[in-house]
Order: sequence, then structure tokens, then C-alpha cells
Amino acid sequence: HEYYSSTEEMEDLMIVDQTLMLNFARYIREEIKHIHKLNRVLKVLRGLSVDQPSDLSNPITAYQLVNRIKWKFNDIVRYTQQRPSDDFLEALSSTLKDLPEQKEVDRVALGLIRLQEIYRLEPQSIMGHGLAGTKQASRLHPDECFHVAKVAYENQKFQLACLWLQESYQLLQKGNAARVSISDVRLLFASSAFSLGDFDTAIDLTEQVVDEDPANEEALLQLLRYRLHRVTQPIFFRTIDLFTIPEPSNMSYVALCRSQRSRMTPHRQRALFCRYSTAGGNPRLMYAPVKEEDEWDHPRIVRYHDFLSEQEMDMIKMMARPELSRSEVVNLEKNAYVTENRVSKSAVLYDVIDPSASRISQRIADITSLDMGTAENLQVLNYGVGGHFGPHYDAGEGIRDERGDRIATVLIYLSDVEVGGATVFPEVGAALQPIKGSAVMWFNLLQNGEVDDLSLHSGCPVFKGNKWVANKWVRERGQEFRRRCSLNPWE
Ligand SMILES: O=C(O)CCC(=O)C(=O)O
Ligand SMILES: [Fe+2]
Repeated sequence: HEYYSSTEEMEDLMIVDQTLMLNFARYIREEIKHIHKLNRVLKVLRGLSVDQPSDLSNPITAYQLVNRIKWKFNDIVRYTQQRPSDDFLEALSSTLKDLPEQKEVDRVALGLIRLQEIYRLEPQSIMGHGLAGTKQASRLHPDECFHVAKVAYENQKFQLACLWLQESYQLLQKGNAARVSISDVRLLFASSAFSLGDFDTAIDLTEQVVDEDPANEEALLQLLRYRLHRVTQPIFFRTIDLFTIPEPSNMSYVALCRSQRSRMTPHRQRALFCRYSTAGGNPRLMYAPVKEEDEWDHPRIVRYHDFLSEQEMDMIKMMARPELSRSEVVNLEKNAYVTENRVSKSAVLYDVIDPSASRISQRIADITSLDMGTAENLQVLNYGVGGHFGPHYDAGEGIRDERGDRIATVLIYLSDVEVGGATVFPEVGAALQPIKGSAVMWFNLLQNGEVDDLSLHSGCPVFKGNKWVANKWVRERGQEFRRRCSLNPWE
């Protein structure tokens, strides 16, 4: 079972944790009871012993000795074999299937690293100090810092590895007991520095390890390798600071995630409006017009406020919860696969089964005047630790089928997000804040049916909070006359 890709399911892991501790405590109580019992048995058996060799002159005593030694032996075997650990071991093996695998632990560390890169956080601040609204700083153990460093290293994030190693080192220096040693930290730091081209630091640190333990073969080998490199490739990048968080390559996306604010000139902003809309006189909206707000002009993105009620949202989450499974993405050949570029769990709610899903379709049809006959069923998403969806198009080669392509996306926010988790459009600079109960809509295709390059978008990593959204993808077939309709605000 995978937990980290859904914040909602992380709660299950807390229960696994509590059960494990409870069973262990119960086991200890049983062991103590058992020891008491063994002590009582010991006392009884001692009472049956012959004290003095002289007693053996009495034939009765001699008989007792011969007889009781067997009796005692049997008792000892019997009572020591009755161990409470059997029940406990059984409980443990049933917990085993609920435990996260090491692979998952590594991916959570990768989630932390992603958050650090995107939101520019030093280990100190991601552990709580710099995070507004965090009650309690969550400190990591030196072993844990080392593990995060190792995952960073394995993912070629060498500077982040250095930062986490520094953290681990400082904790070790303060005398925190740990499995990892200062030498382990130095060696991994040396490798990271070496990978960043800082051969001097790599050699320095490895020499320190060798000085302390001249028999450390791994260190000796590394040292040779580093020295050789310094001779053969004497160019090194002195300018690289080992302790800075590097800027990811996709800057506009990252900057939008960080600020969570759209970037638009005031002049253009003044042309954005809020209105009550009846979608050109739809009878179902005449008495309850929808609150419509322009989020962006080109491509046009609008938000519908109070699109769903609290009860509707609770219902959707309740229906989706047991169906959640790891989200996948499709490639051009329409093959679906799991990737760390999309960390969430999702469930499909079918219009024909679920009244709340069909009601949503009706609302979307009313508000947008688009035909829902070919639209996809509602996809409900719950994000996980550092959960995100990297920049992507909702439409394209891998998506298109007999219903056409995904002409429009309606994205419904089923929760607020405390920090992070905005939906951003890096090509244009739009950032949509998750607002619980609201829905945003945009077109993925141009009027000519081609994918609109500007519709590239991304769900930023969730830093803090539990992000729920639902997607409704509208397909091209059925919209042939609707998108051109003059009553349609999407022209
Ligand atoms: O969660 C978000 O903000 C965006 C989700 C999205 O783009 C998608 O699921 O296709
Ligand atoms: Fe999307």
C-alpha cells in the first residue's frame, strides 16, 4: 500500500503506527506477566528440592529426588515454552503488509527535496522555523537528515545533499546518538563536492576520514580517484557554493508557485471583471446567477465562486475516498504510467452511478453552455506529501479519441490549501489560488482545434494542507455549434 501520494491516506498510516505501538506495549505487559509466572514456578520447584546431601540417607528423600527431577524438568520446559511472543509475532506480521516500503520512504524524501527547490527552503526552515502557522518545529534525527541527503545525492541534487549533510553533521557534533557516523557524513559530502567539481573539498574531507581510520578501504579508493581527477582535470568550478539551493531550470513555473500570484500589468488587470451571470438567460440560473470572475484575459480563464456547497463537496470526497489510487499520466502512445511528476491519488465518479457527479455535469452545462454528452466522468484528486502535477497540457495526441480532444477543463477546488498548491500557467504568468468551492475553467484548444500552447499548466507542490480537486474534461464532439454560439462567453 502506498500512502504518501495522498494526504488523506496518510491518516491510515498514523493508525498503523498507533496499532504497532499498542501491540508492542501489550506484548511487554504479557512478557512481564509471564516472567512473574516463571518466578512462581521457580519458587514452587525450589520447595521440592532436596537441601542436604545427608538427607539422601533417607530412602524417601532419595525416591523424591529421582522422581521430582523429571517432574521439574517437564515443568520448566512447559512453562518456558509458553511464550506470549507468538501472539505478538502474529500481530507484527499482519502489520507488515501495512508498512510503507523503503521505496516510499525515499519518495517522501524526494517530496521534501522538491518542496525545498521550488519554495527555496533551507533544511532549517523546512523543519519548521520558517514556516508560518506551524505550531511546532519538527526536528529530524541525524540519521534522517543523512537519508534525505542520500536521496538528494541519488537524484543528482548535490547542493541539497550538502545542506542536509551539514545538518546531520551539526546534530552529530552536538552528541546526538545515531547509526550514521561523522565519517559516513564526510564521505558522502566529499562525493557531493566532487560531483559539483570542488575536488579540493572532496580530497580534504576524505583525507580526514583516512587519517582517523587508515584501514577504511572505501575512503582510500575514493581518495585515489579524487586525486587522480585533480591531476587529469584541473579545471574546477570554484564559484559553486556547496550550500545554495540551485534554481530549477523552469523558472517561470517556479516563480509562480512561490508567489502564488498572477503577473499581469495593471492596465490589463483593469479589464478583468466580476459579474453575476445567467449564462445568457439559462432558466436554471435566472434566480440564482453564478458569481463569475475573470482570472485571466488571454487565454481566458474564469472562476465560478460558490460552485459547490459544503455538503456536495463532503459527499464527493466521501464517495471518492475508498476508490483513490495512484494517479497516472499518459504518453503519446496512450500508455499510462506512474511518475514523480504527478504525485496524487485519484478516483473516477461516474455520472450514471453518482447523483452528485451528474449534478455537477448539469451545473457545468448550465454555466458554460457546453454539451456534457461526450465529457469525461468526474476525476477526483487528492494530493500527497509535496504532491504536485508538473507542467502539462490536458489535451494532445495521447488524449484524443472518438470524442475528440479535451476542448476545455473545469477544475473544481474541493479544499483550500494552507501553503502552496496553486494552479499556475507558466506560459502566461497566471496563478490560480485554490479556493474551496470555486471552479475555474479554460480552453485547452484553439478555435482551429490545435492545442493552445498557452494552456500549459501545473499544480504546484502542496507545502502544507490537504489539497482536493475535481476535474471535468469537456470533449470536442458536441461543441461544434456551441463554442461558436454568440451567447457563449468563450468566443
Ligand atoms: O491540481 C491542480 O491544480 C491542477 C490539476 C491538473 O492540472 C490536472 O489534473 O490535469
Ligand atoms: Fe491539467
